[in-house]
Amino acid sequence: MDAITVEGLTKTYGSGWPWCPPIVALANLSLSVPQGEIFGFLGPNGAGKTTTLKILLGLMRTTSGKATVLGKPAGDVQTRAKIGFLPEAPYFYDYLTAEEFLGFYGQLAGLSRSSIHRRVTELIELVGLCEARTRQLCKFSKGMLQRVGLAQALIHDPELVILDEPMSGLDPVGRKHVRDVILGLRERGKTIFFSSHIIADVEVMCDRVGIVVKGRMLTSGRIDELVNHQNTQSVEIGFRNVRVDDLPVTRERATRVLQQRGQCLVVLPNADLVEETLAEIRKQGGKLVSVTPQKGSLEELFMRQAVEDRLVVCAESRAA
Ligand SMILES: Nc1ncnc2c1ncn2[C@@H]1O[C@H](COP(=O)(O)OP(=O)(O)OP(=O)(O)O)[C@@H](O)[C@H]1O
Repeated sequence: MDAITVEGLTKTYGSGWPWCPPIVALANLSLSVPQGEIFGFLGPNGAGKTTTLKILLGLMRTTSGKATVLGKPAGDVQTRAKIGFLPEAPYFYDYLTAEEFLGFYGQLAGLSRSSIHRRVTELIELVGLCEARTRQLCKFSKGMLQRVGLAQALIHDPELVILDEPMSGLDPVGRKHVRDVILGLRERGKTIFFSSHIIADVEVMCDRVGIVVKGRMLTSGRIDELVNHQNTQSVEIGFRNVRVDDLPVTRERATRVLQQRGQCLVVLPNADLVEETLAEIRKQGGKLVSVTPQKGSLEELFMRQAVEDRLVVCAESRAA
């Protein structure tokens, strides 16, 4: 069963000026998140990630389209109790200590006194704040606040955890810690939906990813499938005794060229181009050193999608 389904979601905001058109934050966006998986919602600034999260939480209405969370329409009150949420910029009560802050959220979630005590202790340990549990939040660093925010989202042991930029403000050690917490949640059968523009975090943690740009979902699916699909084509060829400037066809086709210490490396976007390229290298007296299929990355996919999207937008605006 899917924990989240979104179908044809569109959201427009008023521009604030009668003579300006509305701002389209989401345009016919669809996605699904299977239960028990980690889904990374990846996109640049202003792509529509926070807007989507707010709609899923019932904090905002859609202009059109449908969103279902844990089998109920987004915003359903009983379902809301099964969701934990870390906002992008959470509000912290400066003069509460970490344990008072978490206890307060435990009360809001309707937990009993004994469960609050147990959960606060467990979570403070989980996010690595044992030494600071009785310190006021105004004395916390940004990274420590981010961790206490994550603990707050988990206080009622939710089925679904929605996190808006959970790694923001964390140093590499803090990021690894939060990553481990998220992976631990999946091991316990929880579903995690998080937004980010940090590709490396998404790549190491997520089962699935959705890439959103300007409110449109450019691609979504299992990371290994998306990355492998694009990788089948890319090949790196190494050679010496000839410069790439003397190989006009190869130079034109290469997506990357590197010349160093008498050796030249070119990356071809498509394995079908290898034979012709090898022929051109040999014809010019070049000596082949290596032919290596490229292992691509989510970053390459993301950049490719973003570039393709920009080309489509340019073509559309030229046609208009
Ligand atoms: N309250 C609002 N009123 C008008 N426009 C808004 C409002 N909130 C968001 N927008 C616009 O909607 C678009 C999507 O914004 P959103 O905050 O969802 O993006 P995001 O992907 O979360 O960005 P970021 O990574 O920078 O947080 C942007 O163009 C933004 O300017």
